Amino acid sequence: MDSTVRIIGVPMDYGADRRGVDMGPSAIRYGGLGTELEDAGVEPVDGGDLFVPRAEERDPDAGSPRRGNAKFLREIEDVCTRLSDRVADAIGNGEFPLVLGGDHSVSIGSLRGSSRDADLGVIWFDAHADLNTPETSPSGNVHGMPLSATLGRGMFGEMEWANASGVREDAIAYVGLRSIDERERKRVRESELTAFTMSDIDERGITAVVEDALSVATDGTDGIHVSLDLDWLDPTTAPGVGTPVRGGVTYREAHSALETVSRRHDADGLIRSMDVVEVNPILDERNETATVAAELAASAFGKQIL
Ligand SMILES: NC(=[NH2+])NCCC[C@H](N)C(=O)O
Ligand SMILES: [Mn+2]
Ligand SMILES: [Mn+2]
Repeated sequence: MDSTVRIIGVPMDYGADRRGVDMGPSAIRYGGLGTELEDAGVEPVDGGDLFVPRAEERDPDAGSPRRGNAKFLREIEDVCTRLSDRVADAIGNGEFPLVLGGDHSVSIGSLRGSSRDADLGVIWFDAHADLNTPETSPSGNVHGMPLSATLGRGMFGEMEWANASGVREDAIAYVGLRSIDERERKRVRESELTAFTMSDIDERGITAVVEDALSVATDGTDGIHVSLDLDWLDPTTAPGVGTPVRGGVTYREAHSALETVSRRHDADGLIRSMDVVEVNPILDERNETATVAAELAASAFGKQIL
């Protein structure tokens, strides 16, 4: 793949309960992202990190009045609005934005930016559905809500900054779900989202599942966004995440999945943007999770064994 990948770090932890995920971008870079991407044959350009005020530096009176059960929405709005501009600019310059989280609420900005001038399909590699709203969330953590924000569900219907009109519900495919809240389950079932759970992967194998997910996300769209939440992997392989759930994909399945995406990209040029989120180096063991994150990004952009 002959192209420029623009790295955009977003050291944000407002959407998660666990401090430390704001150090994800540094940990992933330290885990070898630049050389991994060079090995994949792409040219990485590191645009540095977006400015994210530290939680301690915030003016406690400056935050929005709490909307439903959603914490730090004003702060997340500020960061995601700037992120969506950066993502749209990179695409406008013919680059592939690779967003390093940060917690999964950064995807609100990635998706809005990437779909600004395009119909966008989405592949969501995650243990979680991330389809809560401020009304349904059991935790109040916005990292459990990015897809509802994108689709303008519930209270997000009045928050234009969060919505991405170029993302249709039926162009989103989950891969690897295994932890869904009660009210989310109903929403997933009633929606037009396609959900491949871990059971589907057990039964059919990772390659067949990812191929089906790609068909969903490419049908009638101009390209896809790949969102990789590191808790998608089994915690034995990726322990450095805030919301680990056992029974996730193995190291090999994960690579195989992203290699499958990359093969389709080589054939049809389908990837527009990607984010790699939820790496928390405080909870990690010897930076393993960040290293896997860097390797998987390289697989998505074409790194092969031979
Ligand atoms: N991106 C994530 N790690 N999301 C975890 C969400 C956990 C739970 N469903 C919640 O809404 O609080
Ligand atoms: Mn998750
Ligand atoms: Mn997630």
